[in-house]
Amino acid sequence: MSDQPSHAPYDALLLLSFGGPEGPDDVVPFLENVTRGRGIPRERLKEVGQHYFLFGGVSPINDQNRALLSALREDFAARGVGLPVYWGNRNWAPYLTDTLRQMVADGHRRVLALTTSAYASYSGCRQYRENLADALAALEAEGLPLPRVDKLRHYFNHPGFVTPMAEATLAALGRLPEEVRAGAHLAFTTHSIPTAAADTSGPAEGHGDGGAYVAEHLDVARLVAEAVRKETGVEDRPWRLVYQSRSGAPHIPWLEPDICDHLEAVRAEGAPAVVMVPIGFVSDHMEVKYDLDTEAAAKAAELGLPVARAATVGADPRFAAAVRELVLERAATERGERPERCALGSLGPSHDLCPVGCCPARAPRPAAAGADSPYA
Ligand SMILES: CC1=C(CCC(=O)O)c2cc3nc(cc4[nH]c(cc5[nH]c(cc1n2)c(C)c5CCC(=O)O)c(CCC(=O)O)c4C)C(CCC(=O)O)=C3C
Ligand SMILES: [Fe+2]
Repeated sequence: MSDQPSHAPYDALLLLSFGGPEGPDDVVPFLENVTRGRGIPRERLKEVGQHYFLFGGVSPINDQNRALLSALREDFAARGVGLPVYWGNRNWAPYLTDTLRQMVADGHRRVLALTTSAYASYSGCRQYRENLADALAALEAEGLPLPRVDKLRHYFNHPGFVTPMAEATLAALGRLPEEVRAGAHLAFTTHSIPTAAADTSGPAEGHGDGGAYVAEHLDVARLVAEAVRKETGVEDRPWRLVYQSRSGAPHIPWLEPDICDHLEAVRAEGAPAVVMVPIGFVSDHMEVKYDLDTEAAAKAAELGLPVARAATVGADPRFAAAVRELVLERAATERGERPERCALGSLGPSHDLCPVGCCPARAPRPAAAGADSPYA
């Protein structure tokens, strides 16, 4: 028997994220990177630039990724998993292509990628796979040896993601005035996307109303609502999945209702308070700090509606441990073993390899780490 490490055949983990500006001079070039070719109205861009300037031109996402990197390295070291962890982004330094080039220079040829998006969708999955294909094409053009890159399965229903989120929801409830806690509604939020993108999210056989994107979020919302019911004993607490951060032109349908409209509606129905639970996000980045903590909080204040916002998983050690489990699970699968595939809820563990037709792009482009990858 060979004594191969449990992470074989992988030799490195890549944390693949969105990226964000680190100072005022970065804001406009960052937004140009994000929106290149995506047809976002100029007015919206100006407005979003203001969100970043309000925070000194610094997105919280980079420090959050640094914290997650540290948590992953600590967890791996404590468990004897000798897999180095790298970090690269889609839209800002450290850029994915530079990171992948460094990984190749360091001798890595079999890379597993963890994205900071837990769910299926074009923006949260295939677009990262397109970024990987672009980076591989750049290395190929430089005559470098190409690593094989795989992507970890979606982790929205892993207990290491759901349990901290449920705990954070209870903590947020605890921050509301005592007299409104029992009656407080839960508003689970995620990024709005065009309904056409939602309907085609996930594998082709699941396409239809809301697709995998909405189904996956509803499963997590149900799990968290159920955990809160068990802990608080409140049987009929109203909850709903709502959306935030819409950015497209008004004539294109995006997922609704928006969190601010939802706050208004439940206020009118007599809700005494709302806990906003950003299940769609992995860290308290700008979409959370501005769109919820600033904009939606101001809306709630105007309505005289007490609100609290639950923390995202961030660098929670349970999330880092979940990533380790998922890495070891995938490694075992790649070695031909049949590891246990942990998942809560009704959907079961997500696929390891995105099939052809999964989360299609409007304009087809090469995407790596899926069944339709032009790379090995
Ligand atoms: C599903 C989804 C996630 C969750 C999954 C994931 O995390 O990947 C996400 C995350 C994020 N989105 C972010 C920022 C932005 N997203 C934009 C635009 C868009 N997002 C979309 C979707 C998503 N976005 C879509 C369909 C667009 C329209 C244009 C397009 O089709 O591409 C724009 C352009 C301006 C605007 O808002 O209009 C910005 C600045 C940041 C960084 C925050 C920070 O700096 O802390 C993060 C983590
Ligand atoms: Fe976004």
